[in-house]
Amino acid sequence: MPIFGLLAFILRSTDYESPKPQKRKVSIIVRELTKVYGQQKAVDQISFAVNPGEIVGFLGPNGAGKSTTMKIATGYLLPTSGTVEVAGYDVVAHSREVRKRIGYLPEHNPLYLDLYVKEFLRFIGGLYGLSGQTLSRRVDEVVAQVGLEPEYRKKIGQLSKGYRQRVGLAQALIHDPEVLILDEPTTGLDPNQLVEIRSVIKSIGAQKTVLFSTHIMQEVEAICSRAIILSKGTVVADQSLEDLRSTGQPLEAVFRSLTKG
Ligand SMILES: Nc1ncnc2c1ncn2[C@@H]1O[C@H](COP(=O)(O)OP(=O)(O)OP(=O)(O)O)[C@@H](O)[C@H]1O
Repeated sequence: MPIFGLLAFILRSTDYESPKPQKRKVSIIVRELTKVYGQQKAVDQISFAVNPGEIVGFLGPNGAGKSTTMKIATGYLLPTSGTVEVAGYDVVAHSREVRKRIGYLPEHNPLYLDLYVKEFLRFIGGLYGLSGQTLSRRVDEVVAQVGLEPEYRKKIGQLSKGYRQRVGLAQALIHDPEVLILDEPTTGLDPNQLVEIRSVIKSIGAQKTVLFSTHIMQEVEAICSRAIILSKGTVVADQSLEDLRSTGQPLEAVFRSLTKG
């Protein structure tokens, strides 16, 4: 997703009707969601829910429909049919309310490489309506939260991949959303960065609901309470890690048997 896609996600402000006050709610509810691109059905009638405080791993082979689902859940793409609610608000009808409550790290983590880290975070915070001392405080808080202190004086283009991912996480957190959607946040990281980013995600998950996609099974075992596995646009498993482990098979074997063919 290019940077303007991320900016469009933040700026999109269509609310088709006045949102009603919501009761305490499930963080994400996907109901019979379908997305068709031309002739291609990328997501086929999927349903699942994520509860407050869960860290859920979203798994599936390449092309299974993970990114498409995440883009719809963040309001970046429209569904062909079905609905998604985030924090009690429909993502199409009440996108402004959803945008306040959701943080999104897209798959290719679009960033302005010429901006300094804090400059970029101030810019993104400004798009969310933060200003003055609140903005400065939030920038300092997210820089600390994702472990960016050693590198925050650099331009983003000068950062390693792992630190760029931290900037991506920081921009997703800047407005203190209750739900985070992270699309392959650890892809391409070296083993040390990988462990560090995982621990950042785990600590974020202590306060927020997190849905994140990955191809790394150890990652799911290390940080998730539950896994949802997609294959060819459908949900083939939605189980707690405890239940998946109780099969007695390694998670990789379970994944292969559910998604092959
Ligand atoms: N903009 C698009 N136009 C046409 N087809 C698309 C588009 N985006 C995705 N697709 C197709 O939809 C299907 C699901 O893609 P998606 O990116 O959601 O899968 P994914 O599970 O995230 O895959 P990966 O693990 O490789 O990132 C794929 O067959 C893909 O080629």
